[in-house]
Amino acid sequence: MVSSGSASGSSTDDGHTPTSNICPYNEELTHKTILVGDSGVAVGKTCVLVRFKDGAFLGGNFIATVGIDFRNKVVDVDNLKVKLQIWDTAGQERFRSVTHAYYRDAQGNLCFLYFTSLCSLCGGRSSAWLTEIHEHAQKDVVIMLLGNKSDMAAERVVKMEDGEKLAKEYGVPFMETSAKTGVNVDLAFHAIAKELKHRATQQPNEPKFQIHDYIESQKHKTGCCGL
Ligand SMILES: Nc1nc2c(ncn2[C@@H]2O[C@H](COP(=O)(O)OP(=O)(O)OP(=O)(O)O)[C@@H](O)[C@H]2O)c(=O)[nH]1
Repeated sequence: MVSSGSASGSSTDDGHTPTSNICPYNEELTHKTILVGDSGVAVGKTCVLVRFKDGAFLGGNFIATVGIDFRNKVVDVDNLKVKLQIWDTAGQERFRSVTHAYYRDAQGNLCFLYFTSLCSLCGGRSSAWLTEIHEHAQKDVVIMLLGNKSDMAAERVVKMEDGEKLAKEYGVPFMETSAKTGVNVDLAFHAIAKELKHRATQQPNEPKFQIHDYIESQKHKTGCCGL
């Protein structure tokens, strides 16, 4: 069992964490999280966001995102409300200068890898995105690498281990998701929200929230197989 990252022991009657020796969490805070990844191969950024926000899958005709768009969602973390403002960027190269401007304000970043096409890894596309995040985002941005479309097992050409290896190289967590089935979509955003909430309340002598461990423990709990 992995620690929730909270410095608290027990909860009060109203379910909130006692705040005597920890920084109280300000539920008015909005945490910006940005989704990035290729367009040509359509990694599914918009669909993952819609699945998380509305619990639905946008199948059918693919309409590429133009510029940038955002949606808000409040996530329950340790009985606290954590507000995420999630920016969905256009993957197309021609919008790159617009989307770069948004990297700076983002505290969370979900980078999408496409694993039904070798172009993600062999062409170095995913590495390029991760490098770009490091160049344009805040130094301490929470980054996660996602391999979406895990339901498309028959078309898969990039192995899960390849995604894990790439994530390890960059020191970021990796997860396979599916906007179609919903697998791991909530977990990805919850892990980001939990990390951001923990950072906002963390005391200097308190152990850091271990996002990798949290994800692994939750994946096993839900019996995740990526399909
Ligand atoms: N099978 C399957 N199809 C998906 C999944 N996620 C997205 N798609 C499909 O992939 C296509 C592209 O999805 P989008 O979410 O629009 O892709 P995007 O990354 O936002 O693309 P840009 O806006 O151009 O950057 C659509 O036809 C979706 O229906 C998934 O998890 N499984």
